Amino acid sequence: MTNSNVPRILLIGSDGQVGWELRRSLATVGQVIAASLTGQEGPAVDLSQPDSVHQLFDATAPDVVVNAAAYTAVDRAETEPELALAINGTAVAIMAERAAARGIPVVHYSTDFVFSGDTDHPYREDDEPQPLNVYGQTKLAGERALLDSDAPALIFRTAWVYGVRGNNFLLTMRRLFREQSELRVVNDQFGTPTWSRLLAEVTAQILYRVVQGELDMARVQGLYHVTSAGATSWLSFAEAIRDLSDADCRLLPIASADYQAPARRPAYSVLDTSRFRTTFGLTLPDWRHSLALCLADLR
Ligand SMILES: NC(=O)C1=CN([C@@H]2O[C@H](COP(=O)(O)OP(=O)(O)OC[C@H]3O[C@@H](n4cnc5c(N)ncnc54)[C@H](OP(=O)(O)O)[C@@H]3O)[C@@H](O)[C@H]2O)C=CC1
Ligand SMILES: Cc1cn([C@H]2C[C@H](O)[C@@H](COP(=O)(O)OP(=O)(O)O[C@H]3O[C@@H](C)C(=O)[C@@H](O)[C@H]3O)O2)c(=O)[nH]c1=O
Repeated sequence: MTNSNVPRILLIGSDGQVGWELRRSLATVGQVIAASLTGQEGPAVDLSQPDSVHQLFDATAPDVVVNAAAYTAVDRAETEPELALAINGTAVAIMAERAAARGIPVVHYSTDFVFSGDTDHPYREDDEPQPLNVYGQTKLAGERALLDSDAPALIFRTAWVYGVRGNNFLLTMRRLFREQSELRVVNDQFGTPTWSRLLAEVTAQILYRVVQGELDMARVQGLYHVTSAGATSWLSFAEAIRDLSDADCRLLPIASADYQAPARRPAYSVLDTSRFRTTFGLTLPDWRHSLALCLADLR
């Protein structure tokens, strides 16, 4: 740690929907160095370039790393697998190597899309991943790079993230409700919508305890499922967004096969969060509760 004992937190991907929330939440934990592709609020980094990742670590000498950057365009990844792997896999392996060399904690996020969805009960951390698409495969590579390294890492697998900015289902639906009187939405994929602010806040609470020495990384490091509570389909999520937004749009159920997206998606990717809740003693609210708070924030 630095002389002032204020930890230097390297936040990678500070312009993304989770990263943007983390910028504020992590300010209570230490000095946030906000690195992004554009370099608008701090250092610039291009995770597709290994040299750029090394230079970022050389230039910032962090005490803690939080990686909220990723290649998240699920459909586009099918035609850009090398780029997706460079960002979601190779760059994370470099972060793992650099964090291991400094012995500093890393927080990283992964996805429910590492699972095939061929089940009817919430996935646990030790269930076998079997991604159906390139995005899921590359995110799994990133998880494994960290878990196979000596870096003290917390990997938070989350799902269906939405928030007040960025590319997400909630903002897409609100735009489409204004533009169209009728929408078709898949009703055969089940998961748990999770507010980006909830993720940022639980991350900050946990890191605060780590830097204060209340939580021992050697004891808690590993993989955790972190989503809101409950489960829904994209159609029911869209209905909840519509009803809480006082929008007027007819929503029609369709099968995934009729949506014709380039990437396959899991039919059921609800995550069992009990390991997270018992380890950290944190409660995760029902998805509808968080949705109402997020929509209130948007108003
Ligand atoms: N969104 C979701 O539904 C879910 C996300 N996750 C995971 O949560 C984490 C945060 O996701 P989320 O905030 O939603 O993602 P976003 O897509 O909102 O943000 C990702 C950020 O990464 C940046 N980025 C992309 N490519 C590069 C690059 N080559 N170099 C540097 N930065 C880059 C993007 O920059 P730019 O915008 O300028 O391209 C963007 O700011 C990720 O690990 C993601 O896999 C897990 C489950 C669900
Ligand atoms: C816009 C739209 C989408 N859909 C469907 C397509 C898809 O199956 C589902 C969600 O679409 P999206 O493209 O918003 O989301 P998608 O890319 O599937 O979201 C995923 O993103 C990655 C990053 C993750 O890690 C996952 O947890 C998950 O959140 O809704 C409709 O049925 N009708 C529509 O009008």
